[in-house]
Amino acid sequence: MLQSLKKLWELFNKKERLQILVLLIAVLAMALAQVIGIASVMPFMDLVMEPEVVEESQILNNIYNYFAFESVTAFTVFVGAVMFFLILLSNAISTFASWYKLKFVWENNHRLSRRLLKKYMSKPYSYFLMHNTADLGKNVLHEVYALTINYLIQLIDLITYSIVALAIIILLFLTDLLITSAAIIILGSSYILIYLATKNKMKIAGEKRLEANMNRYKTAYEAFNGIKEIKVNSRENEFLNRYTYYSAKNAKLQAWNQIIRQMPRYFMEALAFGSVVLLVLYFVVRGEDSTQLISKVSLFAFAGYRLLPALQSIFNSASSMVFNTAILDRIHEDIFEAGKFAAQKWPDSLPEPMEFRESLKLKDITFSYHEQGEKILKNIDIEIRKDSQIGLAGETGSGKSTLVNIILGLLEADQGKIIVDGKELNRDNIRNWQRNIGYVPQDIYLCDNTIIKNIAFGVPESEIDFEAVQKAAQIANIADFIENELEAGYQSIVGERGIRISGGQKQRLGLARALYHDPEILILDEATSSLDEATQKAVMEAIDKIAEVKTMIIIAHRLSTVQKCDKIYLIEKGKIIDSGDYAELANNSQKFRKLADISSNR
Ligand SMILES: Nc1ncnc2c1ncn2[C@@H]1O[C@H](COP(=O)(O)OP(=O)(O)OP(=O)(O)O)[C@@H](O)[C@H]1O
Repeated sequence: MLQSLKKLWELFNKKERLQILVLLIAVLAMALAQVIGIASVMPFMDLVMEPEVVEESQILNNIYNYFAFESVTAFTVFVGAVMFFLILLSNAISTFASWYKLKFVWENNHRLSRRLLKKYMSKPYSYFLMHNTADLGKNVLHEVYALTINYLIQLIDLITYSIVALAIIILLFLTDLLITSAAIIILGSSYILIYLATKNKMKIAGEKRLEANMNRYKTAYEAFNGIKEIKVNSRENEFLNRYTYYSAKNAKLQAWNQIIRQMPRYFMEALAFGSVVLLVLYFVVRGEDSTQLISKVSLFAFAGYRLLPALQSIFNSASSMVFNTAILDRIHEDIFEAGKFAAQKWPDSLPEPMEFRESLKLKDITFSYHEQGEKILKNIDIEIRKDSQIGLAGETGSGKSTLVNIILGLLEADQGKIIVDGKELNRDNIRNWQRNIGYVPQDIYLCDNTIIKNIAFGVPESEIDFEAVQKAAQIANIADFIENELEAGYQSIVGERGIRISGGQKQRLGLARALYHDPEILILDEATSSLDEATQKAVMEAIDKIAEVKTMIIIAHRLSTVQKCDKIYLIEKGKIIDSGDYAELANNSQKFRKLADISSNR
């Protein structure tokens, strides 16, 4: 538990830690006010039942004389009013403490989920190759909320009610040591026993729930993402069944946790009621007079009315925290992860593009996705002159996309260097280098927004340069379609992941997006592989137009795409096995010819 609390503390910044201290003070004041409210009951009851106590009690006598009351009745009304005021004050302080607590908790929920999203976004690209994005989304949106509600609020409740319980217990000790000790032993030990008996199971159930919830999110996400294939293959049932399994498991574990947390309440209430009855009998047997008896029993009944919920809340909170330790561990790990997946800060403003005048050299690049894993790239040496057009060809799985990801600075080579005009790329200048690159991936992601926002992707609306958008669309051979065939032109909505436009249009929108920033280098990852001849021709025309003024790196299966390249590198199993222009390779390389045959037959 202590280790978990340390982890929780580490999740807060200085300001939040200060807020926690303010909250603790408010909670302490609340506890104190509640105890004073309770303590004021006894003299009031004494006065009502036995007015002579004014003379017997030194304190009451002093107050009576100080304010010079004329009758005991007037004094009783005064004490009653004070008691009522104290209870009002206690509730006012409780209201403030609750308000402050909720404000803190919700602000914290907002800040922590933002911090987690920021952390995830600053993880290296390789992190996203290893982690499920539905799971990451779930952590940001759901688990941080669960951590706030089921761990943080519970911790604050635990502290609050421990203080309340402690203060009430001290008050009761002052009143009657023996009975209080007996009550604490009976109630306290019952709660402790239940807690100890369920603790480990609770922790394991919490871990299982986290996993079930992850699979629940993953399945729902996959069901929507793959809806086309699911429908064509009639696999709806499969996904629904999978979802049902995890969702039911999640629900069952949640219910079990809540039941364990709340059930002892009823048992304890019966126990407490029985204890009050026993208490009355005990006083009767001891032969105490009825006035004292009523006053003491009132105090114990009222204190019990406050103490029992406090003990129940302590148990409830402690159990909830144990159940949700797995979430805390996961979020703490993701925020403070070091090593290969440590977060890397991104700059506050756009970095300046790195100068690119002569050449880009890859020297002895070696890479594998996993430590000790198979080498996906082996000793790659490539030189790309500015304004040249380079093709990367090779069978599927040969390592072309991996190589491009290294050039893009998304993956770090295990060995070797990337040198731009004699300057080696490293973590400090990689973003300046990336500013030179326009990249068209295999699968272009289009957001559910307008054409203009998809071309100027990620640019704040007020900063979008419409002329640059139009120019990029023209070069990408998509301007005609946007301006003449779409009703709202550049303001037309594309639809989630671009499902309202064709594959070829999507490719060209991706091309326009890559060109919007007028980059020095354009990298196309199999830009035309999914297109029919006519669309491919339109895209190729666009590419040829761009190739006249830009450095280009093209990955292609269809070798027609790289026909005009100045140099083509033939890659096989992560190694460059040949290079030359199209004619040279067609003459000299059997493998290239084979690849050319295969690709032209597709
Ligand atoms: N995230 C990953 N984790 C582990 N291995 C990977 C990962 N991504 C790719 N690989 C492996 O690396 C090898 C090269 O893949 P890569 O995508 O670079 O090939 P490619 O030549 O671009 O293929 P294609 O033409 O089909 O896109 C393949 O064997 C692939 O299985």
